[in-house]
Amino acid sequence: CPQNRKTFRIREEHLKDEKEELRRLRVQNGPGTEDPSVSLFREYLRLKTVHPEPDYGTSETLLPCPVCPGRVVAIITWVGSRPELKSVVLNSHTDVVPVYEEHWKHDPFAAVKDEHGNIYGRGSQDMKCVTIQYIEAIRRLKAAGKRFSRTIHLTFVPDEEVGGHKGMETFVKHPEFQKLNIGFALDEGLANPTNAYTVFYGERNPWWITVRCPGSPGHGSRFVENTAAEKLVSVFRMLNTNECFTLGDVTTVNMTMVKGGVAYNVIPAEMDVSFDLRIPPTVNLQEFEEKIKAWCKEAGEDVTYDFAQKHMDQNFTSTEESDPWWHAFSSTCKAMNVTLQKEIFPAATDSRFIREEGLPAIGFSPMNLTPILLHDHNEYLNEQVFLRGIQVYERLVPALASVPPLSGEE
Ligand code: MET
Ligand SMILES: [Zn+2]
Ligand SMILES: [Zn+2]
Repeated sequence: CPQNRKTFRIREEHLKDEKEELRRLRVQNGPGTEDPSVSLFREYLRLKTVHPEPDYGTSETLLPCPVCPGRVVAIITWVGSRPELKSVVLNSHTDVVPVYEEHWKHDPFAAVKDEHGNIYGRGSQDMKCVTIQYIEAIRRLKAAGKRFSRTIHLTFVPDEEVGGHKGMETFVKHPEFQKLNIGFALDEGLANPTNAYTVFYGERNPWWITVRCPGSPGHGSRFVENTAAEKLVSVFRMLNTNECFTLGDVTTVNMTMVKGGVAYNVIPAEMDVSFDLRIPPTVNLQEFEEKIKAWCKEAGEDVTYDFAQKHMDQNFTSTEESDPWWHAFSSTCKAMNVTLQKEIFPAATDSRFIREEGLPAIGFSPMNLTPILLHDHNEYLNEQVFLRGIQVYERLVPALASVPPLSGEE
């Protein structure tokens, strides 16, 4: 339709701008040898911290805080000149999601850089880029002899991608977390295809549910009533009301796993179906669970459900100009001519555990001019965008670590 053609044209023009901007950055930074920050980023992409068996081995060389057997949260601290003030945390997770290698243009763990400077790798957007950008920004600030009043902690957390149970969820309850004396945290966000950067001040609540549908078994050739499969279909119909609005504003439901069955000709005694639900902060969670309960009951008296993930906290972080942390963040971006788009994160990050502790957290991955490719095939980040992100942190970190003492801090 004409409307679509118009959108498409805008997108084409937009891509042209994007390419020009990247060309401009390349010219500005000049050709020649690779920036050592980029080399470090590529080295990190080659570490296979990929599920289901992430190799976290190397991170133990940092300062480890044992969270769960086989899992560590590494912390690096830059003590401020007024260490009694609340600290700034730069958080990143060290794990990445699996790949379908056959769909990738390049080996997803080789960190191949193409002729445009695009660096391909699992984690190039989510979120190994951010980890290295934090480190490089801090390294440059230290090398320049800078020091700030507030302490800065870099935290490197495992297992975000599998729900954070052996990562941030446990860590926030650990005495070591309390000792960090956190005032404000930065964590991951998403790429933005335009020249703007997106910031996230809240998240949808992730609920991972498995519905168990028992049913009458029997020979596959017969008319059997009350089967597991018909209950499964009934639950699916009621739950799967996928709506098409901006992701942060609506509940999405996706059926992600189905289990059951042993042979073509045996009607199974049980079938399990799993759903990934993402619920916006505006939804009444108690009422929503009542609905799920009712749908299951309607599908069959013996249909039950379990949660593998059930986040209930609906707090978000202030983005009022009167908030000292947000003011430091947003005024720095303004001074750098960086446009910000404020949104609710459509998926989930470790920020939800930090916010649940009553602490402010902003999701931000400085990747503009970049398509959103997290968890996708051929995830990449352009090296110029990556380098620009370091510069953004070189300004943001000093601003946040210099926020004047808040009431109650002196
Ligand atoms: C719900 S646990 C978080 C895992 C991942 N970041 C996701 O949003 O799917
Ligand atoms: Zn992530
Ligand atoms: Zn992810």
